[in-house]
Amino acid sequence: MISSINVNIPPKPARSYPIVIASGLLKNAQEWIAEYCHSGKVVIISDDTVAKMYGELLCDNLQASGYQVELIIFPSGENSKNIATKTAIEEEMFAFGCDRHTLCVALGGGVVGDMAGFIAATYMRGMDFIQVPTSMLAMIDSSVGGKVAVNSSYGKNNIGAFWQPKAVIMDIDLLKSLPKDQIINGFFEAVKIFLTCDGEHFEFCESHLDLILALEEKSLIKVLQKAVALKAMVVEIDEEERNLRMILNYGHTIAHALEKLSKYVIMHGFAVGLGMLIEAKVANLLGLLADTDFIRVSKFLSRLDINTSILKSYDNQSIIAAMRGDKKNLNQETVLVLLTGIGSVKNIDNKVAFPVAESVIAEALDYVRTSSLG
Ligand SMILES: O=C(O)C(=O)C[C@@H](O)[C@H](O)[C@H](O)COP(=O)(O)O
Repeated sequence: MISSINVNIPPKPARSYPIVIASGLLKNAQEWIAEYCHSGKVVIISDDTVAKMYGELLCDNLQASGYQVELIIFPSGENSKNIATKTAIEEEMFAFGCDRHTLCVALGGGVVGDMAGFIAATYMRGMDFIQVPTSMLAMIDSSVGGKVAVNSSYGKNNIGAFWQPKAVIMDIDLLKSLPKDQIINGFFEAVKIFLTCDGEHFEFCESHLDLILALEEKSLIKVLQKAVALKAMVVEIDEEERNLRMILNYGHTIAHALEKLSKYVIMHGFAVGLGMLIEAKVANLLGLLADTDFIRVSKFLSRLDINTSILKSYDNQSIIAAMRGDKKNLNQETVLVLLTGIGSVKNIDNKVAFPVAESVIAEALDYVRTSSLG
């Protein structure tokens, strides 16, 4: 089964693109590449873990179809996602003779997609690129929407651009080789979008969790398609995160602070899981989220092995200080997306992030730190 969801980026239809979800897409790359590569030249950017598994397969396949292909590999992990790695990859691209007509293919998880996308956004002032996500997290979230970036010593993703891919090619066969923690890591982003936008699908996740995590095809596709379609809808309304798109950052304000403090040891999805719990508690303390809904959120997240004990390593002051660098903040006030129920957030004319007093954030941190969850 092949499904395709379109991301329509106004006002220029030329920037709209399909998200194709199916089995066997990687081994049949020659069937889709021709539509996007007009120069005959392709640069594949990947990391050393993914390249070992799929790099050669994709290269051989494209070369056999007559393309000139270069595979550029960098060390896997969030700690590689920096400007030095970007520069090193660009040097290799110049040496290979890439020009702005070369097609860039991001083959990998979120780090690869963010890195290759940011290179595509700036190399010779912009080249076309395709996302070929290989992780659950990249499929459910990061390959869609055109946020591309590297980290700086000041925080996560804070040097970047909005640069939409020409297509997102999701080969669901690739998920089968992933360990369970990687599946859960990506699944947190589906939980995020359902918690904020779609209570019915959150309920589906509650009742089908085991099947989803076991990658049972029908449940997996339902979650993947819906998560991606909701994200596409948000991006179509607010591509550059001026208002509504901040909804996609629910749980991320605290997550990014914890990732930075842990030097990126904590996995992104797990940090988002913990961030969602703490940010739900903030909404609960502010009287926006009923106790019953907060308990439902916390019970569900506890089934996903989130680890609250990491909070014991950092005091409130350090976490709150790290949150002050968040990209959403306005006039040095920390803003958060606030749940008002399962599937809804505080929303005033598409404004979805609101200043929260640091004392309330501290209280929520204390509550989760001392809770028995995790
Ligand atoms: O696409 C978005 O918008 C998101 O916020 C999705 C997030 O889940 C994703 O992790 C994103 O990469 C975070 O970007 P950032 O700009 O908040 O660092």
